[in-house]
Amino acid sequence: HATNSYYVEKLLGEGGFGVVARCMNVDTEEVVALKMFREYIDKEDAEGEIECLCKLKQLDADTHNVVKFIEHFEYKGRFCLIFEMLDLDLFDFLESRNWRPKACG
Ligand SMILES: Nc1ncnc2c1ncn2[C@@H]1O[C@H](COP(=O)(O)OP(=O)(O)OP(=O)(O)O)[C@@H](O)[C@H]1O
Repeated sequence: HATNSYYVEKLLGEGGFGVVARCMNVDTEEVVALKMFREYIDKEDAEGEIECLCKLKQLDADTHNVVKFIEHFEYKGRFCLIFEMLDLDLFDFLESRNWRPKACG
């Protein structure tokens, strides 16, 4: 059940499960990423994904380097997920470093 209203600003990209758009929380003006599942995605698959995200949400996103999952709701029968807005994907990050390896840990 949605507790917040979002204003859709721009389409960011598409993945296997759905489309992702940059949105603004109308009340707080926080900019977030909304992922809307495609119409044909099985309800069980969507619910499985949401269950995993709810488990991951119990970890601290910053120390575990996972994207912050904010909330989920259904809109016109389609599942929607709200995430923090990220500015770079892994491809762009690696490209910006000219594909140089990076020490981790
Ligand atoms: N949190 C985010 N912040 C900014 N952009 C995002 C965010 N999540 C996704 N995107 C953009 O939307 C595109 C599609 O994201 P999505 O998560 O659906 O991709 P995917 O991992 O390929 O898909 P799937 O997990 O459904 O197979 C990404 O390549 C990226 O450009």
